Amino acid sequence: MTDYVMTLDSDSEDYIFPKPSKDSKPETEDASLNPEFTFDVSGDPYVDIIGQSIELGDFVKKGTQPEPISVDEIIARRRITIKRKRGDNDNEESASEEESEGSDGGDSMDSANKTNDKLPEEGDDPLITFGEDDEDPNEDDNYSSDDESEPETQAEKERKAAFFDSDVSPSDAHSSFLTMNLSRPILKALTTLGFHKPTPIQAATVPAALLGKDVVGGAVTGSGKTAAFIIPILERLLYRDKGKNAAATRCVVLVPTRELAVQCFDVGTKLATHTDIRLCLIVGGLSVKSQEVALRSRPDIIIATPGRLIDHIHNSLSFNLDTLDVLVLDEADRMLSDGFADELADIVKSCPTSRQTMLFSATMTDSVDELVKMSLNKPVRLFVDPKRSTARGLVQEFVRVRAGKESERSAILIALCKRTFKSNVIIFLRSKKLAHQMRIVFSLLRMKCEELHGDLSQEQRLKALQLFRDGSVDFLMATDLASRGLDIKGVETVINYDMPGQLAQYLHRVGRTARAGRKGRSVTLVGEADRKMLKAAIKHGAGEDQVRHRIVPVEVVSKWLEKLEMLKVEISAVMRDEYEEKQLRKAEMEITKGENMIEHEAEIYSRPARTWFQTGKEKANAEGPISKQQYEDGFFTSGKSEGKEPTDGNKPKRDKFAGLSRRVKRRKMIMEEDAELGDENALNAAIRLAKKSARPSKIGVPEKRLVKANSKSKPKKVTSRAGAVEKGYERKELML
Ligand SMILES: Nc1ncnc2c1ncn2[C@@H]1O[C@H](COP(=O)(O)OP(=O)(O)OP(=O)(O)O)[C@@H](O)[C@H]1O
Repeated sequence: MTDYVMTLDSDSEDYIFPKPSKDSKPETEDASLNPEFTFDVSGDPYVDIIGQSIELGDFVKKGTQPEPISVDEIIARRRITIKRKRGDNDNEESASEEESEGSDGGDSMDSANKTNDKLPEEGDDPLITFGEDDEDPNEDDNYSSDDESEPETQAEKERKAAFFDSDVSPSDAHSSFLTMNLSRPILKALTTLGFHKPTPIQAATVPAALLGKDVVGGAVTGSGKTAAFIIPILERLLYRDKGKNAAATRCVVLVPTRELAVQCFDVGTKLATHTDIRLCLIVGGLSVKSQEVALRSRPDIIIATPGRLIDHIHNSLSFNLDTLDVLVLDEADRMLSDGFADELADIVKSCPTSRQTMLFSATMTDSVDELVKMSLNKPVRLFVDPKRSTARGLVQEFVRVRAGKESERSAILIALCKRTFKSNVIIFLRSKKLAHQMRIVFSLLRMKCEELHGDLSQEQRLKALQLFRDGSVDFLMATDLASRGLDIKGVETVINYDMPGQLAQYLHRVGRTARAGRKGRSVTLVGEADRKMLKAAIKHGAGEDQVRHRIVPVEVVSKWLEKLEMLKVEISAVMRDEYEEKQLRKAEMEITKGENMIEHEAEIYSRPARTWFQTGKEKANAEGPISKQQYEDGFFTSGKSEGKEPTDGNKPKRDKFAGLSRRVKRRKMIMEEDAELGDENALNAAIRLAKKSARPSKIGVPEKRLVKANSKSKPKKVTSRAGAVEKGYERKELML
C-alpha cells in the first residue's frame, strides 16, 4: 500500500475540516457549486411530505409489522438492572462519555460485564468480522474489470457512433440559468434554493433535455444530477395541456431505493413550488391505499421505486402509463443491472415508445448492450469529466488490515471513531446483520448511533435518516442501501468497514461525503484480498495528493480488542433480549391479526388478490448472477431481501389473467366485476369516456422515432416543442 500512497503519521490523527476560504477560488467544476448551499432548506427533506401528512405514523403503512424494538431502550433497561444488581449506588456510572486525550474510552460497560457473567451465551460470536458471515460465492468475480477495462475496439466505437447522437460535449456555454430559456416560476425556485449557476452536468443536460432528446448522463457524485433532470421536466410540463380533462401522468422518475425516492421527491417539490405541477411519491413501505388515491388524481410526475410502481400498474385499475412523455432512470447503471432487469423491462413495456428517456448515474455506462434495453432514440451522451470518478474535495484514506488480523477490524473501527472521526460519520458494512451488531456495540460504548438497512421497517429507516441528518446521532451504520444518491448535508467522513466488491459501489459510498464542492474524507479498511480494488480506487481518485495511508497504533487496537472481548457477553445478552422481545411482539400481532380476521372476514376475502408480473418461479429463475439483494448487501451476503418492495414478500400465484396483456387484463377484470353488478354497458361506456378524456396531448416533441409496425402504442398527438420553446421564450422576454 505504501507504494501508492502517502502515510499519515499516527500522531496526526485529528483531521480538521478546512473552512472554505473566501479568497480561494477553485478553478474546477466544483467552483460552480456553493459549498454552503443545500437543497434541504428546511434542514429536513421529509418535512414537506411528512408535514403534509401531519405525522410520520400516518404516512407509513401500519398494521402489518410488530412495533419496532429499540436497541437503545434494551441497553438502557439492562443498565438499570445491572446497577440494581450491583447495589452500588455510590459507584455511579461515569457521567462523562467523552474520553480524554490519550485515553481510549474506558467506560462503565467493562465493569458492567463483570457482573453479567451469568447471562447465558449464544453459540454465535456476536462480533463477526470479515469473512465470518455471509460469504459471497462469487467473490472472485466481483473484482470486476472495472479498473482494467479493456480499450474499446473499433467495432465498439462504431456501434457507439451509430447508437448515440453525434456527441454533444458538455459545454459551459450556459454559465447561468438565465440563458437557458427557463420560465419564471422555475428561475424563482432556483433563486430561492441558491442555485445561481448551473453545475456542468446541469449546463449540459438542461438544453438537450428541453429539446426532448434522450440523454445518457454521467458526472461525479454530488454534482447536481437530480436537478439536471428535474429542471427540464418541470419546464416542459409548464406547457402541458391544462383543463378539466387534461390531467395525466406524464413523467416517471425511477430510483433504486425508497430513501432516494423521498429525496428526489423533495427536490422536485421544492423546484416546483411556484408552479401548479403535482408530484407523487410511489414507494414500497408506504400505504398502498393512499397511493392509489393519489394516482387516481393523475399527478404530473411520479417518483417511484420499480417494485411498487409495477404493483400499481398491475393492481390499481384506473392507473397506467399510457400518457407518459418522460421516463427518467436515476442511478441508471444500478437500475439496468441484473437485479432490476425484469422489473425495468415490465415498466418500459408499459410506457409509450414515443417517450423521452433520460438515464443518469455517477458511474454511468455507455455500453450499447446495456442501453438497448431502454430502447433509446439516438441518445446524447453527456459525460462530465469521465476520467475523474471522485469529488475534488475528497481525501481517501486506507487503513491496512494485515493478513491473519481480520478479527481486528471492529477494534480498528472503534479506535478510529473514538479518537478521530467523532461525528457526522457514515459507516458502511457489508451486511444488515453486521450493521445491527455494530450498532449495538457502539450503543454499548455510549456512541450515539443509528442503523439504516433493509431489515428495518420503513418508519425506522426514515427515522434513522432523520436523526442522523439533524445531528441527534453521530454515526450511521449502513449497508449499500444508503450508498447511492443520498444527499446528507454535513457528512464529514465515510468509513468502509470493508472494501466493497465493485469499484462503482466504492465510488458511490465515498460519494456520500465531499458533495457540492465541500471537503470530505473516506477511510477504508483494506484487507490483503482487497489490494486490487485498492489500486482501482486510487487510480480513480481526484489526485494522488488526495490519498493517504492511515496507521492506527497497535497498542490502541489491542486495547479495544480487549474491551470488545469483554463486551461480547453483553452484546449477546442485548441481542437475546431483543430477540425475545421481537417474538413477544410477533405473538401479540398474530393474536390481533386473528381477531381482525374473525371480525372482518367477509371484507378481507372480498378484496381482489394483488398480482405481480412474474410468478414466484419466474422470479427465482430470473435472478441474475448478482441479485439486487446481493448488490445491496455488498456481494458478501446470501441473505434474503433488502430494500425489496413488499410485493415480493408474498409473491402471489399466477392469476387467471396471466399471459394476457395488461390492458386486456384490466378490461377483463373490470368487465367481470361489472358483470356481477349487472351493469356492463354503462361501465364500458364510462371507461371509454374516461380513457378518451384523459388522453393528453404531448408536452413537447421528442425527436421523431421509428415506431415499430407491430407496436401496440397508439400514435401520439404531437405538438411542436420548438413552438413551445419559442412561445416560452417570447413569454419570458416579456416577463424578465
Ligand atoms: N446549481 C447548483 N448550485 C449549487 N448547488 C447545487 C446546484 N445543484 C445541486 N446543488 C447541490 O448539490 C448537492 C448534490 O446534488 P445531487 O444530490 O443532485 O447530486 P448527484 O449528482 O445526484 O449525486 P449522486 O451521484 O450521489 O446521486 C445538493 O444537495 C445541492 O445542494
